[in-house]
Amino acid sequence: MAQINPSILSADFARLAEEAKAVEGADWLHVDVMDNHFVPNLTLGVPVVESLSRATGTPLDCHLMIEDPDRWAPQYVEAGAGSVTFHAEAAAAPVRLAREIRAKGARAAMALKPATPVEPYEDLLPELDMLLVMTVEPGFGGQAFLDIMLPKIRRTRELINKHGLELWLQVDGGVSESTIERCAEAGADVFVAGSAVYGAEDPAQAVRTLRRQADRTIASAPWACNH
Ligand SMILES: O=C(CO)[C@H](O)[C@H](O)COP(=O)(O)O
Repeated sequence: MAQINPSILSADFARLAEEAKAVEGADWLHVDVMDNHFVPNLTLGVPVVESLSRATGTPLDCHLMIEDPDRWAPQYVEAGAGSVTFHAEAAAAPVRLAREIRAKGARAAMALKPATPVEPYEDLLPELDMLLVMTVEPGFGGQAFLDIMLPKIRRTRELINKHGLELWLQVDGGVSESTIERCAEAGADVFVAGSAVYGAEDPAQAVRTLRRQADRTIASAPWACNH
């Protein structure tokens, strides 16, 4: 089954609680944390995640686009995040960090920027609950989907299946009605969508449409025969 995670980067930050309610029925709410160092943009931090976790019943999927995630990631678990994603390019000790996130009770995920290959991380995959393949350069919503990431999604899916892992494969950036099927066909099963959801007239309907498209594709995808 596909999971659709609306990204609040495209929501109205002055009305975050209402914007979270507008997508009830989504699997997770994707929270983009940016520090203006790891990426050239600044969004929100631990206090906002704490408030948001009280304001919505939808679990929070926090994507940390920050330096020094080894220090900060555990605080996002304590703030109420159900899943915490750190970047491979930023983590000093990714295995220790993933274990710490899990020990604190959240799902541990690692993200790869477009130029970061997955192969060097093959042995780490069992330590993770999800791998995020970025399909834009992180930092901003509303960018065009990078088709050149499709082979990396395929290779990641092959590694997951080769090792028989229960690892979710997330894609983030430019995911929309016109790109989600290509991502699902290549092997993704968790889809972050910002502008395609919050830019739609009916965000909850946009989530349902994306999920239907992805589910249909996954049902006939060769990679998913044992999924
Ligand atoms: O991580 C992100 C940007 O770094 C966002 O989650 C992503 O860009 C979502 O926005 P959109 O679906 O509009 O591309």
